[in-house]
Amino acid sequence: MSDKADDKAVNIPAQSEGTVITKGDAAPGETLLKVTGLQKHFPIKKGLLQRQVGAVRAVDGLDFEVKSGETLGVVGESGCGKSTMGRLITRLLEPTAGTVEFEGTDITHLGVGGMRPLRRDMQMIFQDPYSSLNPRHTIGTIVSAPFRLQGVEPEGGVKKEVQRLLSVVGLSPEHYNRYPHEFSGGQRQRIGIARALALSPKLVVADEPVSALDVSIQAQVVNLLDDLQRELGLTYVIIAHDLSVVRHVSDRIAVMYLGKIVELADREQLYKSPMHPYTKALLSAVPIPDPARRGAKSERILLKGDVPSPISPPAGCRFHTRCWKATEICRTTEPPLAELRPGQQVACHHPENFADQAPQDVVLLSDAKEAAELVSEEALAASAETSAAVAAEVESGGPDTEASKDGAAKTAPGAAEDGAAKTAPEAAEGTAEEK
Ligand SMILES: Nc1ncnc2c1ncn2[C@@H]1O[C@H](COP(=O)(O)OP(=O)(O)OP(=O)(O)O)[C@@H](O)[C@H]1O
Repeated sequence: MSDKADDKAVNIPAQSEGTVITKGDAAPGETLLKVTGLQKHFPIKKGLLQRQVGAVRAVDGLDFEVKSGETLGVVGESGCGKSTMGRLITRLLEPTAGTVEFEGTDITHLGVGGMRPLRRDMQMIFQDPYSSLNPRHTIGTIVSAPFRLQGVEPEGGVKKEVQRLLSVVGLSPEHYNRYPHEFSGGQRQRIGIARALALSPKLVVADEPVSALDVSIQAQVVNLLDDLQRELGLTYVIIAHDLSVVRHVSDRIAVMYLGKIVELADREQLYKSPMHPYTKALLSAVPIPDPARRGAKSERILLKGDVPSPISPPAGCRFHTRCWKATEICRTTEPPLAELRPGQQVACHHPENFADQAPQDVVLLSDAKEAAELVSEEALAASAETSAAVAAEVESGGPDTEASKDGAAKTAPGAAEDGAAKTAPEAAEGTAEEK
């Protein structure tokens, strides 16, 4: 890896009126981001008068902190609100309720002008490297966009800095004048990462950064993120539905279900001793990367039924309709997210690997008996193979990434036609959708 971010001097123009100065840099281990009671309800409107008839409760009361220098992994099934959470904390969306504090400053309701200086400090990497890069712009234009938008003139000039960033992410500086369609998915994601790093952000929110990539490339990109964090002292929130990827890069993991965090724990504790039945079910589907242990008997839990609609989530514990441990109290009373063990918060009346929080309530709901089934190793073996390959590569530091540096770009037919693609900085500069 080449130069470190600290090595570069960036001339930042004087702050304009109306900008917000944060209270200061968070030292490693100090709270960088604090989220309290965060909600996002998307209104559902109907009729000529567009009257609101309901709401999609995409994010429904989140409380968590991200410490400087750590990686928080956020996992959960599709539709549980992970992306919405990512967009709320980077203020691409306006929250319905709750607060977001960045370095001790309340940024919950800052407008575009107020957020502009903070855009340097928080960046997003998007899931789909095919649609998040404008096909009509050269790589140089794409990666230099943050400098233009922020009016920042790096020492030595923009072009030199962009070329440096390209080499930091394992691409050739000669790629400067090429177009996105000349690159493979993994290389495009590297371009997206270079753009996100341009202004030396403190917080990077990566929304499923590898799920659109070929399995063989996923480990390279995950390892790149990991290396960059160590070299540049970045703080990450990494969103994924695949626990096998998050496992290797996260310090702590938040498990989301239907707009809420059901468990938030240090990585080791979560994997060794999950407390929420939903976490246990998610983990049971994660393949074991070590071939020697792959044959070992383990409990595989297959959840039945779909995730309920976030328009009318179940009362009580939201997971009770799919939980094999659900009793009456789960149907009626929402369990609070409580720190039952140091470093492990869980919202459950009947946690796994811990004392029952409602021992008087022993009668299972009738649906609970049908909620999940144990499945054989063989049944999951096929899907396990692919994820295991990624996990193993991530664990071992990944294959030689030089191949991706040689500029032997694959073409992705059709990508160039995607004229509607919006670049991330453009998106980041856009107004929150309700403002
Ligand atoms: N702009 C919007 N308007 C209305 N509903 C929305 C909007 N954006 C997201 N939703 C809904 O909010 C819920 C959460 O969506 P979100 O994309 O945050 O989930 P997710 O966990 O990231 O899922 P995925 O992994 O599929 O992206 C979903 O039911 C989704 O349909």
